[in-house]
Amino acid sequence: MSVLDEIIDGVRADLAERQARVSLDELKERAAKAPAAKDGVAALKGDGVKVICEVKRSSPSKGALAAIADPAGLAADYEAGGAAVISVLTEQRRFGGSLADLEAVRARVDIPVLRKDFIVTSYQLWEARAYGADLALLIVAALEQPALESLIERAVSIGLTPLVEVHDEDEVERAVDAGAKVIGVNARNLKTLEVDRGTFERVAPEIPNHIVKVAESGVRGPHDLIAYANAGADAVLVGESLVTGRDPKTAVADLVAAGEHPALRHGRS
Ligand SMILES: O=P(O)(O)OC[C@@H](O)[C@@H](O)c1c[nH]c2ccccc12
Repeated sequence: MSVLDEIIDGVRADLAERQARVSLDELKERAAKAPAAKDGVAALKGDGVKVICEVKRSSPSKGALAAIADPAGLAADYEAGGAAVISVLTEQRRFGGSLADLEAVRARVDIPVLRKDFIVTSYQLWEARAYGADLALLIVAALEQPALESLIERAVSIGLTPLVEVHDEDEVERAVDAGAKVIGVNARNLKTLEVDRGTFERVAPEIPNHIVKVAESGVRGPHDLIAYANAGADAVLVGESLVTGRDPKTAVADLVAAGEHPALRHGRS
């Protein structure tokens, strides 16, 4: 069994518990009261490379990264540093996240918020909206094609922007066929947990121009952002280096400044 399969087994077990406690109707009522969803596509377009900053306590590959007693405070620092979107991991067992983190972050920042989890049912999309998310991650490798298609459709119908994650050319094709408007190329293979920073450069040319391209994982600092930008990234998603560094606000500001450098614009679509 791959790491991804193991994670999803745990996610399904936790999901069954929540579904037994909170009905879909209750979630929908809560979603109806949530602040209107912000436009996730607009937030990731425009001049400069956008920076998506992640609230991440631990990971399957590294274990504990940072305690993050105040996820909303961290998100506020990210926003002050110039983040375009905040990513909040809500998976509990391996990443130490929760819906409470999502809710707390949503209440504090004005920029769009991404629910980062292993979404396998529309119930989780309703949860995302109910707790204030504007975007939701959908991982191609975790979903059969019909499920991917229907989750993208459902996400859009409830106001969420799907960030559709791929690892190779075949998955790009599946994402595009399923109607993705924002595609994230994850340099970390979720089946082996290895990071290959060349993944984006290899896979991005397969992504049609009108689709927003996000480079995910492995950004240690401005030099990695610049490499991704030169390979065509519209945005980068950064977790570990921000939560383990000393000063998240300055670290984000340094990334944003690198991504706004005029020399980068030529190489980008
Ligand atoms: O911590 P990093 O290497 O900066 O990576 C962040 C983000 O890309 C990573 O957390 C991630 C990308 N896709 C995921 C899917 C599920 C969980 C986590 C992820």
